[in-house]
Amino acid sequence: MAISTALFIIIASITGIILAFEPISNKLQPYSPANIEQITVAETVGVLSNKYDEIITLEIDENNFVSTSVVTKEGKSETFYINPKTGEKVGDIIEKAPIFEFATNLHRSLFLKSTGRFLIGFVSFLLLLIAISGVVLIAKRQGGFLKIFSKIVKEDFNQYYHIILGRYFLIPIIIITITGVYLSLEKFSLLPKDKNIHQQNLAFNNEASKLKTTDFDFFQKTKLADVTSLEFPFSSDEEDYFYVKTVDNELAIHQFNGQIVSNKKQSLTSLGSYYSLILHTGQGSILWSIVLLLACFTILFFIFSGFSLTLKRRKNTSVIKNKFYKDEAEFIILVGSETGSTYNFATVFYKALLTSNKTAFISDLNSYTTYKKAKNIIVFTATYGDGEAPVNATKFINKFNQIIQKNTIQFSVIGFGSTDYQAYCKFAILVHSTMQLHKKFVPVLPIFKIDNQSFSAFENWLKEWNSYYRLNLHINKEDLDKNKPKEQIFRVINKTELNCDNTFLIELKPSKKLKFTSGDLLSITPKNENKNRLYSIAKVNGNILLSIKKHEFGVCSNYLKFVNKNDKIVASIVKNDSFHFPDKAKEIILIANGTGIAPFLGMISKNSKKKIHLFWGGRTKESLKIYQNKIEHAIENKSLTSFHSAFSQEQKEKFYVQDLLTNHSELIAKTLRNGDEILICGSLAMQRGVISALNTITEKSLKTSIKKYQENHQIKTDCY
Ligand SMILES: Cc1cc2nc3c(=O)[nH]c(=O)nc-3n(C[C@H](O)[C@H](O)[C@H](O)COP(=O)(O)O)c2cc1C
Repeated sequence: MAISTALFIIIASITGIILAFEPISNKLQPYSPANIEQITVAETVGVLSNKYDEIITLEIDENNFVSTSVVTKEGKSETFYINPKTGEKVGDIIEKAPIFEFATNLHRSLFLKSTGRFLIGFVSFLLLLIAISGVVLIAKRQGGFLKIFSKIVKEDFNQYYHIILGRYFLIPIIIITITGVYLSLEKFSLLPKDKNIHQQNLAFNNEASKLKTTDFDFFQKTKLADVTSLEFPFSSDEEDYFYVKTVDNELAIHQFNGQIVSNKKQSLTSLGSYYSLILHTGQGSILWSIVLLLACFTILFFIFSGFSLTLKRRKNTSVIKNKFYKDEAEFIILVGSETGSTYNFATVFYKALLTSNKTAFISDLNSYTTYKKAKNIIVFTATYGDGEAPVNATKFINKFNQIIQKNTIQFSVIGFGSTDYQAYCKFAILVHSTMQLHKKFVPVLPIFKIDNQSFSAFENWLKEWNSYYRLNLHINKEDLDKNKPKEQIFRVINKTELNCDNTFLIELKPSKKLKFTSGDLLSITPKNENKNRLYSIAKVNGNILLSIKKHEFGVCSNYLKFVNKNDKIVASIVKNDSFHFPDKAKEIILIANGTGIAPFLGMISKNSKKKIHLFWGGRTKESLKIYQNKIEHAIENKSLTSFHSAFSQEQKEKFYVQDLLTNHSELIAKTLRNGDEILICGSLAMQRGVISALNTITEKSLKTSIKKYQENHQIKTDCY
């Protein structure tokens, strides 16, 4: 439906663009030499009667061009534009250019006569519905109709301009579509019939004396601008009248005494037709024609951006296609996942439910909504940052507290996290306690935490869950592995010596073409181990650059320390869309400590247009040594605008990267105020310090908490 409607709308818009030039080119013709606001009908009738043998009609079109049909003194019938002041011919009637003829036909009926007219009319109606639903969506997104014009966060080009243009072109598009529908209804004679008839003028006096046409009271008082046409009497029979048409009236004028004999009000239907035609075609107004032209371009952009947004959303969220609608399912699975592994667990669980003939529905936590038939909700969620929600779960708690469910719902929460973090499964705990506090939600199992994606822990949870529900869902480890990111082979092409603080750089070349970018993660599972370790990737010249800190008992870092040049290692790329280099921002602040600098080295290396400021914290000046070359090179070729470092152990007092920020509060405030972005990568302790320093700056300089910018996705973190 969307695609076929789009095709028709594309045709209508492109032909609309062409047709918008018709009234413009007409209006630019020099056929309006006098001001018809100041000329009376009597004046023009006077000059015409002197010049021509017989006058049949006088017409004034939307361009204010006056034309007449006459019989000349030589006895020829002619129709042409005149100068209404002198009666002189100023040009021939404009003929429709073939391109406009063609475009009009295509626009109106696709060359398919009635069928085409019907299709176009129907599509116009659909477009009207789309426009209206679009406004409702903007209002919903902005938090109410009154906020439609409040600031929009620019996350995505298509989305941003879809909304911006939507605001400005909504009214023209609604006008175009309503008038389009009206004109179609008219063609199919579906509008109410014109029942108005001529009403006798009670003041008409048949005895009044004969006057010259130019002395008629009505003609002397009426300006040409107020008339659309004047028909002259057919014969000298007294019963034949002058017929004067204005936009909303038709008058019969006695041909001898000039009195109004009768008049007929135009019906609402014909007034509607008149204004629909003018508004739909732009006739008579260059300005409105330009608005229509831009509206047609906007519609084309809406189609393009709408489709690409849909495709993008599908790619991002529907890891799996649901078999049932949200309102049909008894079991609802809600997922909070950033790099996808939690989604894997949830997906195999979802499939197992379907296999047991249960109706189930799976979606991310941010899409939480009403579920008409739901009896059970199972939340699978990871924890990120410093005990925070993963990207697709940030809105859940708010939504949960606002949305009212019809049924009482049983729920269980399974948290995915890592005991390497202080805030182990903290977000899952928050979700569980929030749900528990709700009257309509009943916990069926205590919260269950899973460390480092342990499959055996998951099996234990499933056992408990099965026994509560008296079900026998079964899940194989192989099912889970099927969905894991594919393992690839990488060759070590470079490795630096161990730096003073046990850090080193390693460069890997993928064995085949791979899609990845700086900020994605490389998941490495050393041989004979089952616990993986994630490293932030810098993409430099198509290769992967990692910055590694060797921990005394770190399995993975020691494994990497001992690989040699040309060795092969097996690893997989994990997409990390929420930590990519911003497309839109013009100025970007990067903040890192220690090995957290890695993804930034990649981002800087491919930058040519944006201003980038890098803040980095390490222990000593020596710590910087392995990155120094790259940073100097970047400053030289201007891919990096400024570099600021803090060394914690070079002086008596500890000095960290967050302490550097205070000296640059103006730059930071400006960046956030302009809608630009800050990216933070490194240790969680550093993240805490940096966020608190940023908060001090925003509260002081921007009078708001840092939260606002975090919610706007202007601050992105990847800390561990
Ligand atoms: C940058 C980063 C920060 C993390 N922070 C936490 C945390 O604060 N608490 C926790 O329990 N787990 C934390 N984890 C571990 C993840 O929650 C865990 O690996 C989870 O299984 C990932 O699931 P996902 O692939 O679905 O996103 C963190 C992982 C990363 C990469």
